[in-house]
Amino acid sequence: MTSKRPKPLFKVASEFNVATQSIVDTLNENGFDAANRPNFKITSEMYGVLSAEYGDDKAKSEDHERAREEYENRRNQIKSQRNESVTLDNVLEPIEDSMGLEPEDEETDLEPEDDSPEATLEPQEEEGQPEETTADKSEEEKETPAEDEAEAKAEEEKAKAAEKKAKEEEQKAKEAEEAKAKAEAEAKEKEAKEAEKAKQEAAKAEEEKKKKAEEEKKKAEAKKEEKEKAESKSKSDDEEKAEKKKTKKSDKKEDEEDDDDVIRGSAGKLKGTKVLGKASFTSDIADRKPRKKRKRRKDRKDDDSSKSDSNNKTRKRKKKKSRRSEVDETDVDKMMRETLKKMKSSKTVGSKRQKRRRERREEREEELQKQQEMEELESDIIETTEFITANELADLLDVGVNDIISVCMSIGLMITINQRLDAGTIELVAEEYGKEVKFIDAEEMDEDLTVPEDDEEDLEDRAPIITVMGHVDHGKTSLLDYIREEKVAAGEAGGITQHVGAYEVVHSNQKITFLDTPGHEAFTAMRSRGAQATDIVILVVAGDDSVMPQTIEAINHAKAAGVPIVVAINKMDKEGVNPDRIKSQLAEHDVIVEEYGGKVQYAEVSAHTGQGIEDLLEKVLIEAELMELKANPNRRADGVVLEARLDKGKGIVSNILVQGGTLKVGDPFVAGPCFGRVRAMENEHGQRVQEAGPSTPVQLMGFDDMPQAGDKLIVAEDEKLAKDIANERMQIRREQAMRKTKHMSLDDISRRLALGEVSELNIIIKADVDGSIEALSGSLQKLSTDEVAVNIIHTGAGAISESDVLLASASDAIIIGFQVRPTSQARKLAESEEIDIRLFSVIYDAVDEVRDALEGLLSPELKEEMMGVVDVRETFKVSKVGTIAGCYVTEGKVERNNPIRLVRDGVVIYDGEIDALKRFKDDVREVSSGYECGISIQGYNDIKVGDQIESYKIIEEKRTLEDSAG
Ligand SMILES: Nc1nc2c(ncn2[C@@H]2O[C@H](COP(=O)(O)OP(=O)(O)OP(=O)(O)O)[C@@H](O)[C@H]2O)c(=O)[nH]1
Repeated sequence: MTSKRPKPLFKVASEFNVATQSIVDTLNENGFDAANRPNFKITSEMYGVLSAEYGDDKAKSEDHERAREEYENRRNQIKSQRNESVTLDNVLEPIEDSMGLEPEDEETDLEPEDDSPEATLEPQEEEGQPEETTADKSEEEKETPAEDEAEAKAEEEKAKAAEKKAKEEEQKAKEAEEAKAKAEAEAKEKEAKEAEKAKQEAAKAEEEKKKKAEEEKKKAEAKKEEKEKAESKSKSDDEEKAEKKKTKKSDKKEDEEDDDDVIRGSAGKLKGTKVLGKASFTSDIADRKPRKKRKRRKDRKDDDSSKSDSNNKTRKRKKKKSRRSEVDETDVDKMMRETLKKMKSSKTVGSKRQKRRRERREEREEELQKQQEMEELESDIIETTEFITANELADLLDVGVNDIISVCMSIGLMITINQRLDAGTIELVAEEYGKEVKFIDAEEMDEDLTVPEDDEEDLEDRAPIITVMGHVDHGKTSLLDYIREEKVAAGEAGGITQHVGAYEVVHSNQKITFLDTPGHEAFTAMRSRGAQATDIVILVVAGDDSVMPQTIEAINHAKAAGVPIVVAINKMDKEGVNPDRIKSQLAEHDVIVEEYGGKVQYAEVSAHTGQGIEDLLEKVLIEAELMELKANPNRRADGVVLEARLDKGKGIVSNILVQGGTLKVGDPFVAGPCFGRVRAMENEHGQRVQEAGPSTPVQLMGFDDMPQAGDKLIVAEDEKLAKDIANERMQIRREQAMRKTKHMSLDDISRRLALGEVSELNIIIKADVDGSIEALSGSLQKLSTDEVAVNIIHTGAGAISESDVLLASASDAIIIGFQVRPTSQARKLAESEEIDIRLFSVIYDAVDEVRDALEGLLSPELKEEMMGVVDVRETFKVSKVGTIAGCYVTEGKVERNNPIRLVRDGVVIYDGEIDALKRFKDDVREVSSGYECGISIQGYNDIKVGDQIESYKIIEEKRTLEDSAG
């Protein structure tokens, strides 16, 4: 079959079943100028040369291809039989009733497909599965009575006939052919009757079909093989007759359609109908199948080239991935049904009811399939908290806990059923099952207790919440006191001032809420618990002093929280104040006031005289206005615990700042792991209130347990729910506290990476002198790469203080101390907050340690290492096992558990895993060079003599920062 049009190289290579390079070499040797490009055009002359060279190979390849296609046809036919058993029954039953004459139409439609593969099935394949053939006989006998008694008889007799004599079979074929012709003619006359019977039988058959679907498939396959056996025998006995038969059959087929007056057949003849189909296949295959061939080509990759192995493989795959194969099968079945439907509608009228029923079934299946697809999509992501047990993870992944344990073992982790897994492990295991993990906070898991989303139109303006920060003695308390006295106490004469942790002032008819605990301790304590309780920070700097360490800390705290700053230069009543110097010092720390071209507002004030305080409040309000602070007062309330204490008379009393919604007496609530019901509320003047709206501080009674400052309070729908959620949280907190390091530590970074939490390392540097700080921060900053950033969020000379720890806690930073030590309070706080403090005396040590940690941040690089090379010297085909390659290890060693590549003519043609590695008859773990071994490859059988098998290993290499930077 010399082609006239040029063909691309890759096609010709696959036609001749040789490597493209071999083709190119052959062409070049024969005087052509060929290039090894997939689309290089092979002209007809070239093709001629190649045919001469590789003709034999091609013939083999074609045989092989044909055999494969036959197998596919057969398989599809079996599927269609299984799915269309209703139709078949409808057809076959009437045959029994009326001596096999009615259902001719349908038989004619089905048989070519049904039987065609049998006719050409090669002996090779039969040899592949001899055991099944015998086993199937009995199975078939069981099946037939349920399906169709007539067919059972026919099958029995046919089997006997096949065993007795092949020629007899041939004779039957002829007779059956005639019978079929008659049947077709008869079928046209009796269609209505047939349809009625078919309908009755269909119901029965459908039920049976479901039960036996799986069995049928096997049986049908075996049946075919049996037929093939018989057929091949008959062929070998009398090939000429077979040829004649084919010609006859095709002639007859044409006649059948025109000729209604056909001779009636007998039951005996009917049995031969099956054989008739075989005959039709060979004559028709070339003309009738090309379109189907192409259609199925896409499945080719999945199928083994060896037919007998395909059977094994398909079954194997079904067991393993039943879900996926179900979907594939549905597709195939659907296509088959459509084809059959078309065939029928073009040739016969068919039963309308059958059609409708089929349509309905198809619709149902389609719906089911869509549903399955949706489920699959949704189930690709699992949501969980960290530290779930192996058992819980197994439930989430819908697999057995033993599978989880063995996956962990494969990555070198020995775990137990109830062991809690960290984020990295959960992610790894989930990945094995093709799932993504979304880690969520334990408190987020309480779906019943989320703060409701507010609609834009429900939002109303709320008062800004202000914190005053600054260096010691710069006048924070004085300023707060002044404002409080002027704006609160004075305004509410007679009220008993109550400490509620915050108070409201009114300026220009607008409310402002001040948190009355000055300093960043309170500020960061809130923030470290996730409660962003401040909208604006007032940074107090004494005008007669300068920017001091705590001023800088305050700036860093505010920046880390993303809270805008309003600067108040205090003590302006004093002499010798120099606000300009302070402004320029602040500018050095990125706090650039408007006057200097920045955005930060500032006011010159005196807490003693009250000078500039109005101006300061005005500017705070402007800032607040810019922020458009809004809240919805008409929903379940949420807020934050400012502080809590035990009062002798009142029990647990907690100061709460309501942030959204309106808190009412009687509301059940949850705050962190505590819960309760609002028994009573008091405002800052000690007055009982029934409700508190957004930005309102209140003193609340009704807690079951002591909450912590910074715990978020949310009103629940009922007390029971609040109690359940609080208990659950308490448990999770306890469990997590046992294992989880709360904050960033150098050793913990890789785990956090798995959680998707970090791509940068925040560092606070404390050193003995400024020179050391500069040297250290310069060296550490240089470690930043595109993948990992080093952020020096705060530096300072002197001991590591509590506020350093709080800043580290709020910013998830580590603290590096150079020639300094933490104060005892800072050490305690660091212990309770789990802040990583690293102390060094040599700068290089510090740099090395941080570099190591950062390298932990980088994902390990996967490298491939060649382990051994094996030559394939012989191949053996073993039934049920597939192809076993008789090999010789030429280099290194081959290990059973390492992946392999099959290389043919220098081209990798398969990448997979070893199924079995044997020395003589024993399974072995590895074979070294110079030894022979037997290798079978998982899911691949097309191993040829002369192939090479490469054994390799994937190794994870810890990446260095240089790799990442380069
Ligand atoms: N002349 C003058 N003195 C002030 C002013 N504000 C505060 N002071 C004085 O500065 C000193 C410290 O004031 P505080 O308000 O205690 O300062 P602080 O920032 O709260 O101090 P800590 O609470 O220790 O952080 C007190 O003696 C105040 O009287 C002011 O505007 N003018």
